[in-house]
Amino acid sequence: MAQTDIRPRIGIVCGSGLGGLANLLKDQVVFNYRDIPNFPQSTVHGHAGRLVFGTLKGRPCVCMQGRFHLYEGYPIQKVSRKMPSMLYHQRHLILTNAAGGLNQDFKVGDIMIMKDHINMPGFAGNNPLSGPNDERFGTRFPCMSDAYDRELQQLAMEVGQELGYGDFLREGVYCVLSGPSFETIAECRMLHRLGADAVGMSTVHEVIVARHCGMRVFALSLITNQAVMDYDSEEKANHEEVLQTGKQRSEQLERLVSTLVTRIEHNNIYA
Ligand SMILES: O=P(O)(O)O[C@H]1O[C@H](CO)[C@@H](O)[C@H]1O
Ligand code: HPA
Repeated sequence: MAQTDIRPRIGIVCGSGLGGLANLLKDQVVFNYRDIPNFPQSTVHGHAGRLVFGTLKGRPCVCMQGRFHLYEGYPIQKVSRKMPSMLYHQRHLILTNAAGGLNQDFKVGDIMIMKDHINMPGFAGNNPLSGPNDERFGTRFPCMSDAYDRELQQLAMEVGQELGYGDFLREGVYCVLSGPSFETIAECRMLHRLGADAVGMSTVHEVIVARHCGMRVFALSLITNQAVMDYDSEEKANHEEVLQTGKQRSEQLERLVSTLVTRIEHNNIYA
């Protein structure tokens, strides 16, 4: 922070293949993760590993162009708790991810506003807040029933309608698994029955940490592939398809996020 004058009020985390969002920032000050002491490294294709400060339509922002996943071998606390030190002063956190569609009404290329999550690794004791609680950041037992800010969801829906995205803008529940293997057919069927609309390997641990320190959170999933739910299907989930869909929808997703950022300030959603 000593190396930039930019004091962002909005943090953005880019999902697989969605790092183009960071390139929208003007007057950039860029730090490679490898140059930040004790910082994890991005090891996944589609995650550049850069922390980008700048302004988005005049609003000061900081963007993680590359996130960390549990399957990269980092302890969950390291994956997510590096964020508070960087993002603590931001009021808002906007997250994007690539996800497999479980909801049969969803199509590849749909953008899903996350209204809730299912934290599967958390059921097995893998919660980023495990361990001693740092009271400077937040309470020992944070509430999660309000994890995804309803005002921001509503605003994003309005922005999406205005941009003409009505046909591919959805809302739903994201389920996180630890990966890196994609899901079996039986697992996809089970997750769908449990109420998940999309499945991925990220975001939720970041949301939990962000809520712990009182940020207002908004998250989007790009449905990059259909989860395979049928034993007759020839489809096979793969990261290339994920990145390819990201490329195809990146412009629209970037426009949605950048317009949302402008509106957050315009509507004075800073309480
Ligand atoms: O969640 P993001 O980082 O967007 O990436 C998603 O895409 C990768 C699988 O293709 C996994 O890392 C999954 O979590
Ligand atoms: N499963 C898990 N994670 C994913 C998927 C998927 O189908 N697509 C993108 N990330």
